[in-house]
Amino acid sequence: MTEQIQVRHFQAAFGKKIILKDLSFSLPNDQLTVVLGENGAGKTTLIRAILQAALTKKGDAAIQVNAQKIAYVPQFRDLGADYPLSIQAFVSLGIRDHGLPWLSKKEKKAVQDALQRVDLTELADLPLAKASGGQKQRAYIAQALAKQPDLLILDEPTSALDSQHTRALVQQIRQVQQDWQIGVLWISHDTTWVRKSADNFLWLHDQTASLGVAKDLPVEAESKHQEEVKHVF
Ligand SMILES: Nc1ncnc2c1ncn2[C@@H]1O[C@H](COP(=O)(O)OP(=O)(O)OP(=O)(O)O)[C@@H](O)[C@H]1O
Repeated sequence: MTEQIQVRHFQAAFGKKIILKDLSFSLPNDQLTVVLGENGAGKTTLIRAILQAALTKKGDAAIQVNAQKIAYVPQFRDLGADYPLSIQAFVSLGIRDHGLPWLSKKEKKAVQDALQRVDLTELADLPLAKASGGQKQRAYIAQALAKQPDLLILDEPTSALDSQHTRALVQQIRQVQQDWQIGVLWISHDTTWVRKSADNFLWLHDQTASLGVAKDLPVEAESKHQEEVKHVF
């Protein structure tokens, strides 16, 4: 186990508004860490800074990322009813980065493996535009998995899913993470599965971050979302 992400005295502000102050933590390269925090706590701001540091190599000097291949799945977006590609072709786009219009045998296998890992093999030929919200979300994740990353960053991948599909996705991602021994950073508002299925939590609150073992997630860090829903109804 080595450190994959190191953050030392990181600070983020928009104008005079300080979002995160003097953040320091490190994350290993083979564990699943859930990033928690209320709306506006700075989760996306932190992930963006980590991605910038990793991809441009000129990001914030306070952040070091030690990963060869990073895959990032942003919050759910609908590509629209006119999107022309099948799920399989869309997933293939994730790795067609060598400029050639075809895939090698190895790349084809990576695409099939990615589809199978999120249970989309039978829907491979379905136009992405015709897929349900949950199927689209899994296609986005399959596209990221096809890259076979050593760091996978997911921004609220379960926001469009009911609890049964959330549980299934958690299991699928956990399986990939353990099979490949990769680092996963998972932003989530749903904390119901964290104690059982994650390694660590990174809880952003009061401009700072608390890192801990997932099974010891403090009650205060649990999502208030379900309570809010109860109040509404
Ligand atoms: N470009 C920007 N300019 C000014 N303020 C910003 C900008 N981006 C984010 N903020 C502010 O920074 C704070 C943190 O935003 P961020 O999106 O990182 O929070 P979050 O924890 O991801 O929230 P959510 O759970 O709602 O997605 C918020 O108060 C937000 O309004």
